[in-house]
Amino acid sequence: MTDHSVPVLRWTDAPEGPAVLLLDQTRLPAEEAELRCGDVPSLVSAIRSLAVRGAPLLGIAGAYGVALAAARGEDVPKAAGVLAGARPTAVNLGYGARRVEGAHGRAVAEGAGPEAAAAVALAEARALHAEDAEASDRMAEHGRDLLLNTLLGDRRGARDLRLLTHCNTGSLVSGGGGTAFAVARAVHRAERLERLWVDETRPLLQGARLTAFEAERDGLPYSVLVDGAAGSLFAAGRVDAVLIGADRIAADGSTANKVGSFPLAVLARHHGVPFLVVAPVTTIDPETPDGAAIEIEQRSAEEVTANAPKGAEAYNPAFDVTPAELVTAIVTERGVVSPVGRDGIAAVCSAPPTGASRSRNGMMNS
Ligand SMILES: CSC[C@H]1O[C@H](OP(=O)(O)O)[C@H](O)[C@@H]1O
Repeated sequence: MTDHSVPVLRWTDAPEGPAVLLLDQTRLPAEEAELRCGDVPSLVSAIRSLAVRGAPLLGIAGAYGVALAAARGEDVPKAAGVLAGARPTAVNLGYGARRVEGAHGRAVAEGAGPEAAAAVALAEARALHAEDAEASDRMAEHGRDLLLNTLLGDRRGARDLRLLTHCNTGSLVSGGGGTAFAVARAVHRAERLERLWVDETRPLLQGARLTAFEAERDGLPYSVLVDGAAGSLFAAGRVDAVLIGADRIAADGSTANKVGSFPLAVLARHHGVPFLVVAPVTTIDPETPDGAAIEIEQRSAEEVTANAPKGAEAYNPAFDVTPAELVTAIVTERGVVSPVGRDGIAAVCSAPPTGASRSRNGMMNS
């Protein structure tokens, strides 16, 4: 896993008071700068500016944000609501905030005083952080084995794999090694990665800036490409599988992820290439029935029009939705969902936390 000189996210009780400390991802790869968020408003600002980003890490940030409000003796339910609403698409953010709010509320209901309840909140945030790190390792194993033993096993002994990824899904989005990028890293460590194609991922360049940063530091063979170049790689037969993360997976398996993911799914289906979504179960939202129900964050025109005439208008959705029928498999820490549909999603949500066995719905340990 990428060892950052500055931790991706950590809690401090430093003399000047409790705070969430973040590796500021808007300044990577040029600078590894630490951002101190000593209150909820500053953490919300960091979330909205993508100084901290990526669904699983947003869940962890939301969790610590509620713990911060508790430590400061503030209104915890109000803080949880503000944090959960900071960005609408990644379900993890609200999950993390509400989970810690619930732990804090139960402690108070049981008679805990403010300090004791704040300690419970912090412990719950730390537990979520640790669970996500463990989930990263399991997803990496399941995804690697799915690629090498199942999907592309007939290529055993043949050439190594050419994997394409979009946006950034490594340790910068996680309490551990990440999601989709962690699978690519595991394939590399199995000495089976020929090339990681890295979509630059406009407009904020999470691929060119952040995935390239992680691939460089982890020693993966990678090439950055403009998003529009992916089609020609598929047409030339130079992509063996697509690996992407997720921000919200609906009950029917529809998946919201960084804008540009849906076109990749169409390209993959047209060219008969496996399209894998890699995400922890905390990214699945059974309360969202289908892709149409997923709120897509619309971001500022300025992110797109930096090189356009002053005043140019823009269409800047941060995410798009890939329908379940275009997803080959969803790789979670509890196992692999395939075929992707309501039954498989329900099965993985009810599966034991690790070591899930094959289910009647096709879920399998890859
Ligand atoms: C595995 S979560 C990473 C996920 O988050 C990214 O969005 P953003 O950079 O706007 O937080 C993108 O959707 C990635 O796939």
